[in-house]
Amino acid sequence: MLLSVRAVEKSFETTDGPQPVLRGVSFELNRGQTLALTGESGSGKSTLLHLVAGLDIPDTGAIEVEGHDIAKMSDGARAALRRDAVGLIFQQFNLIPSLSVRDNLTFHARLAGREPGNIAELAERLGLLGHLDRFPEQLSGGQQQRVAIGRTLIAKPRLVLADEPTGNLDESTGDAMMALMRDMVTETGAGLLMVTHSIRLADMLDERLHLRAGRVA
Ligand SMILES: Nc1ncnc2c1ncn2[C@@H]1O[C@H](COP(=O)(O)OP(=O)(O)OP(=O)(O)O)[C@@H](O)[C@H]1O
Repeated sequence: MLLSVRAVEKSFETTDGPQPVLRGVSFELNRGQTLALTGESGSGKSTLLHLVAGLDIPDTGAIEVEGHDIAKMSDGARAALRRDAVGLIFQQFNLIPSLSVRDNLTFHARLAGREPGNIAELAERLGLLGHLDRFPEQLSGGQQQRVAIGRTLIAKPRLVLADEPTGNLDESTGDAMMALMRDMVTETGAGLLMVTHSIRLADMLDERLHLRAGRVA
């Protein structure tokens, strides 16, 4: 089992007291499987993704990545797992401004201990072949998003966590990036958990998990 989420609950403190955001969420994700996380705004999708990424811990319940309960790991071990096994594509692209597109890609591969491989081929699939020597600030939002996707895929993570990864792209470019992510998952046997508001994109993935007010609907 790649990812196991069991009976996860999470509340946030507010001025009106604790506000429950996740109220007992359970699901599993296998290698090579793609899962769309859907639900209306505020239903807890990003919160759940952050917990799975180990950026925060649940109040109760357990999240296991490759059999490791991430709440029970030391900070160092959790960071190592994130670096080696997990790829994040979040809405803030977090590209390194002082590095070119090429160097952003290769840096991320090396950070995960992987060889970058054929950068030109990846850039072509990302539609960024002519942009490898540019810096992030010289790219459009959609181009930066594609670098962020490429940077994650080049590190060959075993679990890809993506929050609206095609939100800044037009429909056809978004579909091409979805196909790229799905191919990569198929080729490497990784798993993909992707938050999306788009039913059309959700339908491109194997399974769907719909959240309603913090519960699986
Ligand atoms: N750090 C926090 N402190 C307090 N409340 C929070 C925090 N993070 C999220 N929330 C609240 O938790 C609820 C769920 O937020 P979350 O971002 O998980 O929803 P979402 O389903 O991803 O929404 P969207 O589709 O709009 O991105 C919201 O009511 C939000 O205000």
